[in-house]
Amino acid sequence: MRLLVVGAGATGGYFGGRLAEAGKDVTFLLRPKRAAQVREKGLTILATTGEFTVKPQVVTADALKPEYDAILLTVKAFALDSAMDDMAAAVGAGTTILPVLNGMRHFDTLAARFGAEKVAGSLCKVATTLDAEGRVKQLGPFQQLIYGEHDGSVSARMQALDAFMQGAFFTATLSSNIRRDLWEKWLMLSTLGCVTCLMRGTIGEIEATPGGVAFVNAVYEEILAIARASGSPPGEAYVEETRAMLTKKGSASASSMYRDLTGGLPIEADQIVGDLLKRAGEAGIATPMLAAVYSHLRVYQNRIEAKA
Ligand SMILES: NC(=O)C1=CN([C@@H]2O[C@H](COP(=O)(O)OP(=O)(O)OC[C@H]3O[C@@H](n4cnc5c(N)ncnc54)[C@H](OP(=O)(O)O)[C@@H]3O)[C@@H](O)[C@H]2O)C=CC1
Ligand SMILES: CC(C)(CO)C(=O)C(=O)O
Repeated sequence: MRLLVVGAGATGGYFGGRLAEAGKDVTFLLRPKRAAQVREKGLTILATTGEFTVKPQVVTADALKPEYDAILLTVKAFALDSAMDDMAAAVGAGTTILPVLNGMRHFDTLAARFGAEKVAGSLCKVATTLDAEGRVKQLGPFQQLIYGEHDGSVSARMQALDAFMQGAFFTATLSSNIRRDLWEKWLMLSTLGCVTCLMRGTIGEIEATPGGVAFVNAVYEEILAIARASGSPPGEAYVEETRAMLTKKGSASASSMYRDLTGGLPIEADQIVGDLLKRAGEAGIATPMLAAVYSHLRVYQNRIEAKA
């Protein structure tokens, strides 16, 4: 199996780097500046378990051929359109696309461009960021890639992919209910992103304020209602574990959107929060807290876009 990883940022660099470390046939599709950096210095991962550098295969869009069985797509939502253009030449008749973007809107965008049968369900759980030298810094020990067919079947291509993913230094999970997994992750991630971005603090800092727990719960209940109306509702045990995680005393948890926002970078406000509001509107679910958070995030994002 040959895997193309699109992007060597926080997520692509981490999972692609771990696969390269394990000796898998991985190639990174990179834009020219990042390609030159990785070709010259390699890709360094500052993992919680220690530092390592790999010298992976790198390709740029102009040299791309349809010779990959799978594509791990790891760009931000606002780079999706240009990434689809750049990776199009790599998509052959038997290629499976696995996007790890947060939210779920990208599945429709990818299916419209490449065909629904090419796009599998997938998500990642990791806390990583890029430092000023282009190294991938891991901020917490969890590291998981989950993938599966949208209809829940365990297909031959998913079994082959699963065999390829095993043996690298992260948990690789073939799911027979990826739609539920995606909604569970979106529920957790969006609540985490909403509350930490609005309050400019970690879960522990919010919990320590008067009304902090009630605020988190109010946001969580709105998003939970949307997830429950999705047709792939989150499991009840997951719902309660996540509620406890989101209100845990002293917790340093925050989301990648919070790190981007506090770092002055663009955020995926539309993909992570705006799309939830759209779905709430279609399902007739009232979401006043979520609407306030979205407005707040858009003010920030509009300023970033005006400067660009
Ligand atoms: N970071 C995290 O902890 C987590 C992030 N996520 C989600 O994963 C997704 C990716 O996030 P993350 O990895 O953090 O983002 P990053 O910004 O760190 O990485 C994205 C990378 O994509 C590259 N890129 C953009 N367009 C192209 C292109 N056309 N061809 C090749 N490379 C391209 C950029 O490279 P360059 O600009 O240098 O060319 C950039 O390094 C997001 O949806 C995020 O919400 C999910 C779980 C955890
Ligand atoms: C769920 C979480 C918090 C870690 O994977 C995440 O997806 C993010 O920070 O973007």
